[in-house]
Amino acid sequence: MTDSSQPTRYGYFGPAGTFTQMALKAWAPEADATAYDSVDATLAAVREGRIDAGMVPIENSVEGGVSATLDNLATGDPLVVVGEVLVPITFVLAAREGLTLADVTAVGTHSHAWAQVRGWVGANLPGATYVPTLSTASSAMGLAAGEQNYQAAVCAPIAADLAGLTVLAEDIGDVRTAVTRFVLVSRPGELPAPTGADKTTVVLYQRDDHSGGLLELLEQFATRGINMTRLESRPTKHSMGSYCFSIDLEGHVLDARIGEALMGLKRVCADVVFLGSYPRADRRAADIAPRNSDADFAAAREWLAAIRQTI
Ligand SMILES: O=C(O)C(=O)Cc1ccccc1
Repeated sequence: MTDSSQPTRYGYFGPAGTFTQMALKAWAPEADATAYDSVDATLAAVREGRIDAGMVPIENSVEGGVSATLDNLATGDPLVVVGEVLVPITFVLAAREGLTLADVTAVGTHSHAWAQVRGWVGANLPGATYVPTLSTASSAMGLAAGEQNYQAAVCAPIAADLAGLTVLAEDIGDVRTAVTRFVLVSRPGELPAPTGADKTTVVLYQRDDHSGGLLELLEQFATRGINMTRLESRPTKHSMGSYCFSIDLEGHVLDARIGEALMGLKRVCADVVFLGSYPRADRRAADIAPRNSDADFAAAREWLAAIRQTI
C-alpha cells in the first residue's frame, strides 16, 4: 500500500481524456498521474509497485460489469479497492476537420462505449461498422494521428478537444443518465477506516456445483441483514460451466455483521477473495437491519462468553 510519508503515486487507464482520467481527477485533482493503455497494464503497475494506486472502471449503469477489471482483480497477486468514484458519462462523435456525418462509414471506440451508443449509431449512421480501440480517448488520438480504419471516434468531449477533433454530434449515449463506477486499487495494506457508508467487495468460489449452492452463499448475507449492491457471475476459466461470484456488499469488514458473514462464507466456500472495504462514493449510510448492529453482535458475544465461563 501507500507509504504515508511519501505522496501517493497514481496511475489510470488512459491516455489523457479517458473517463477513467476524469474519475482520478475527481479523486485527486492535483495528482501527477501515469497513464497506462489498458486495465491490465494499470493493475500490473500497482502489483509491481511502480505506482501505489490505480484507477480503473468496474461497472456501468447501462452496460454492466467491466470484465477486464473484475477478472484481473479476482486472480493473481492480491489487490484491494480503497475507494470508488461515480462519473456521469457523456459521449460525442468526433472526426477530423472537414468531415461530416455522411463521410462516416466506420466508428472507433472502446467496447463499453460502443455498447452505449449502438442505438444512436444505428439510427444516425446506418451501416457504419465498429472498430474497437483500447479506450475512448485512444480512438480520438488515433484519428488525430492519421488512423484510416475509421473516420469518427466516440469519446468524451474533453478527448475530442485534446485530440483537436471536430464534434459532429453531441450527447449521443442511448441512455443520457449513464454513470460509470470507477475503483481506486492498491496493494493490500492499511484498511480505509469505516465511515458508516462503506462497501465491501468479495469474490466467492463455490466448493462444488449443487442445487441451492448459490442460496447457501447468499443466506450468509440475508441472515445478517446485509444488502448487496452488485452480484455477478464470472467464468473461473477452468472449465465450461464453472463460475465464481463477484459481489459488493453494504458495510465494512470491520462491521461485525460483515466480518461474521465473511467467516460464514470462509467455512462454506472453496475460496473467498477479499477485495477491500472502502467509503461509498454516494456517502449513503448503510441500512442496518434490526438486531444486526455492532452492539447487537457484541451483546451476543458477551452472553456466549458468560455461558462458557459458568459451565
Ligand atoms: O475508454 C475510456 O474512456 C474509459 O475510461 C473506459 C470507459 C469506456 C466507456 C465508458 C466508461 C469508461
